[in-house]
Amino acid sequence: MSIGTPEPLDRERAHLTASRTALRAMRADAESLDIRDVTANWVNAQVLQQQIEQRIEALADLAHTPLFFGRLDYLHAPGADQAAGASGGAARSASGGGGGGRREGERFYIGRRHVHDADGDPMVIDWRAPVSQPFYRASRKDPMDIGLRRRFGYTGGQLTAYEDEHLTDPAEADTTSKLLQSEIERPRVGPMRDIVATIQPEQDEIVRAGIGGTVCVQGAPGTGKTAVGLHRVAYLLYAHRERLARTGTLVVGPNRSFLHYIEQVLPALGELHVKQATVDDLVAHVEVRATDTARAACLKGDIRMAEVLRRAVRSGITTPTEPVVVVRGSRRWRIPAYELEDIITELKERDIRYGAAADALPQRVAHAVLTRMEAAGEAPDDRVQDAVARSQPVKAAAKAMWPPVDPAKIVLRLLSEPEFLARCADGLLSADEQKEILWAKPGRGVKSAPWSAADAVLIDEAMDLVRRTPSLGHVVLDEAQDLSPMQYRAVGRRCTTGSATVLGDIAQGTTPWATASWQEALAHLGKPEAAVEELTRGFRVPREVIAYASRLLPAIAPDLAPATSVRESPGDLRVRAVAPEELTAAVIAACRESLEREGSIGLIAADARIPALAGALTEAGLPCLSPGEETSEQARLTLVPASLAKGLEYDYVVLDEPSAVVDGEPDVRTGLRRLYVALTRAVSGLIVVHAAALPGELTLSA
Ligand SMILES: Nc1ncnc2c1ncn2[C@@H]1O[C@H](COP(=O)(O)OP(=O)(O)OP(=O)(O)O)[C@@H](O)[C@H]1O
Repeated sequence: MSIGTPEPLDRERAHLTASRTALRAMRADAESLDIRDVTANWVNAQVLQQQIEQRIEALADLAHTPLFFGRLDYLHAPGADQAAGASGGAARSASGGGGGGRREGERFYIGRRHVHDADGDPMVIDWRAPVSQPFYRASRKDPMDIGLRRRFGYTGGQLTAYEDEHLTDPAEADTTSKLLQSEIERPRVGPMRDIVATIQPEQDEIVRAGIGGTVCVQGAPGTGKTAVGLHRVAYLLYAHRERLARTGTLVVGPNRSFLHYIEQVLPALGELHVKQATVDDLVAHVEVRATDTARAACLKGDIRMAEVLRRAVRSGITTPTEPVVVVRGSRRWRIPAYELEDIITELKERDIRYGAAADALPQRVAHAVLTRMEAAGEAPDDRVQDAVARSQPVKAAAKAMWPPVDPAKIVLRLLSEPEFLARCADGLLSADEQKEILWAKPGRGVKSAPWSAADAVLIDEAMDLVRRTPSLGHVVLDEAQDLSPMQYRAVGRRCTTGSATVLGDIAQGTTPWATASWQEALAHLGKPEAAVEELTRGFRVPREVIAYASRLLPAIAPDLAPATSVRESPGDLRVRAVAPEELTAAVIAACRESLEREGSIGLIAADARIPALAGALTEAGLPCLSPGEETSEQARLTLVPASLAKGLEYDYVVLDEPSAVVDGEPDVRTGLRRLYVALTRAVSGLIVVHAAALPGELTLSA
């Protein structure tokens, strides 16, 4: 690595200026497009206009977002397949000009988007293009035909530094990148940022994994799972734009504050239209107004409920005892009960949705009538079959044999009628378990019933049993460890024909039904063949803090190895014991102390402590934000209930009373996992303030 002398830096700045001019020209071109002549109809014109506006929006030159952050000098011109992303004519040659055949070294500037000059020659290559891949993956061991890799450093939008690696030069020593290090160490203010300039090789493997397969990533806190998931979406949208435009992509996160925190990453990467939702959003078919006990929620999320629901949905299917008689003109056609029974049996055995079978049944009966007509010498056509299928006796018989099912009503019945539940759950749920999930008072109607979040998932399952849920092209599921089997199924049915990226950390599972193994989770998701990758290099939590938090691992996830930290600074860890009456004041003092440092501050506390701390902060004249609200230079302190800390990070964390965080959960393991999450939010420093004894697991030395 070498820090550049002014002269090459000037040349690089000139390329930046020229690239920005080219980008402005591209935008001006898009703005001047006149579509009046090419579109005859209004709808097409609207669609096209919208596409142009999106393109104009995407071509904005953002002063503080570097247009390129790297440069690759290839030893030889890349092959045709690799050069795909460098489209628009020959790339610039490192030696100043192109050439025929396998040209000598070509040079590519790597940035967030593709920029070309007036001749169509690339000035900046999209980071997702194949030709950009060595920027992330090339190493001394495998230089990938790269003579020089250059990383650029920016200060406030100005190109101020660069670092070089000559990967094929045996004399050059391996060093860690200062630019990478300073990006990792930078103070955190504002929402989550993209990591496009510094994606690490092990992360890039996941980002660029093929769209065909599902990838599952187990990663310790701060190993970049969320970042990787979001960059993977951006990559897939680039590599499979048309397919995904048709089928759609979705990012699923644990709660609204988390989604707010990450919502600007994809737009910064030029992807403005990716849907983000929580699992609750996906299944919001009824108004949730009740909370289950932990045991009831566990049972409702249990995989056995899938079969209970299947039986419930099919519970109304009846074996006919009467024939169906259809009168056409002067003739009567009679389908005997035993033949109807055969049709029902056959439909029951077929692997089709309940609703699709209900649609098929009248046609089957009509077909039986038609067969009889033909046997009697008539020549009925399809229209006759349709007419018979729609005839009153056939419709009435079909409805009686295979009655329509309203998914919410069937779940309402299950949770309200002990006999119905007993029938559907026979051999699956014990009497005691059935009692646990039954409502104390039967629900009167779908609108007014005391639905819980877990009930909404059951309704979603029932809906899918009736009508197939449309599948998206790709789903990223973050903080996946917290999902119940039934929730995995809800997400899985949204990517049956697509693929998924599943991100999580078993040690951070804080629901009573949290995932015990990824294999199991992937089976519930419907992707048992997915590969499980592990990320262990932590980019957030400093060494001393992660070591302290990792003391909990033997109790919460004994099979997992502690994360390492790539941060240079060991971190600032302080644990302060105070008298109970001094606790709040000591916490406020720790916040003040942290506010003297640069960056964001998170005061994390058990949910029950939040009102008292909010009052104390106001009294102390320290304004604070809620999680997910954007921090800024003026407002840097966020008061975070432990239940919402997941996925977030702050430069300095003040943790109030760890034992209260543990006690806030229904069982000790969940409590310790919640504490582990709270302890691993800090980027630079952590102050733990406690009056009660610390949980024993934390006081054991590592
Ligand atoms: N390659 C990288 N370069 C720079 N920063 C990185 C890199 N990878 C991750 N980071 C940063 O590290 C921090 C943690 O990343 P992220 O939130 O994605 O981790 P996570 O594994 O999802 O953590 P958690 O399990 O706690 O939710 C973020 O600030 C992210 O930007």
